[in-house]
Amino acid sequence: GTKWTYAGPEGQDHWDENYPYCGGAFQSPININSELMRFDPTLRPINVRNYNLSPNEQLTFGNNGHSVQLSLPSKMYISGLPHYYSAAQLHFHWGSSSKPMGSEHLVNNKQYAAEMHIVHYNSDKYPNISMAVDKSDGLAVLGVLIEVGEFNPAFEQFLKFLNGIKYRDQKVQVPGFNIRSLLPTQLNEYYRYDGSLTTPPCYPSVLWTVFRNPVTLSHEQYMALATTLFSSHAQDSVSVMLNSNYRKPQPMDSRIVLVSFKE
Ligand SMILES: NS(=O)(=O)c1c(F)c(F)c(S(=O)(=O)CCO)c(N[C@H]2CCc3ccccc32)c1F
Ligand SMILES: [Zn+2]
Repeated sequence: GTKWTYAGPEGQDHWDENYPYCGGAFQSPININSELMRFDPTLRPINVRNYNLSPNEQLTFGNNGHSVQLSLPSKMYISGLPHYYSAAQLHFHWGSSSKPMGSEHLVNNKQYAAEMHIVHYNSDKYPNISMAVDKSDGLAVLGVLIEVGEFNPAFEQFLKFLNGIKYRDQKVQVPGFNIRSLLPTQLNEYYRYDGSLTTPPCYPSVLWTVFRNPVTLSHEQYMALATTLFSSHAQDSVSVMLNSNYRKPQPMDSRIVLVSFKE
């Protein structure tokens, strides 16, 4: 598709000019605020399966110009949702070195330093993510809020490769590791709502699960993510930094947020 950015003439306020869904309903992210929450006792803990990948497995870690993404094997899946959803990739959204606030979802107007998304597709109904991405029951994304604090050894297993993918379309192979270690301890406490991709084409195809508890990165780990990457190609005459790659909160309309916990 045509190129889009987070700011400037192709920035998020213009996405709907080329991608009509971006101006439509059921958009993500949102500000998850207490007034619009309802406890739902039927929300089961999220079960992640085959997330413990062997180091013999190589994962592609790449800079796609909008984020850094780690490809994931489809044998990884989540259950406990209305369908089985197989993993496709994980990626991040973050702020800048001067503004360590770049999460997409806000909780009671609090924006976190960064956010990780693990993108899955409904493998009960669709053969791959490309067939699922524009279907209303196509995707389930796990959102993990990230704050600056303790050093996180789990994230270091791929953050240490960032210098190899500084520029757009650069990729490296990283050894598999336990992807579960990137998630918070409690997978039973989360927010749930119907939303969309947070990038063009903004298809309203995502069942969102945002975990209540954030994970941490150290200041140095956050700064590596926020200052290493470019959205431009290595050979481009003008270098454009890749940071503040988060979409602003979108209208809730008549949506409410279900929560799996009481207080
Ligand atoms: N925040 S989010 O979870 O909505 C989300 C992104 F923020 C994001 F950047 C990407 S991307 O593929 O890295 C780049 C633009 O699609 C995807 N990629 C998804 C959407 C389309 C697609 C097709 C194949 C594999 C992954 C994806 C995404 F689902
Ligand atoms: Zn995302």
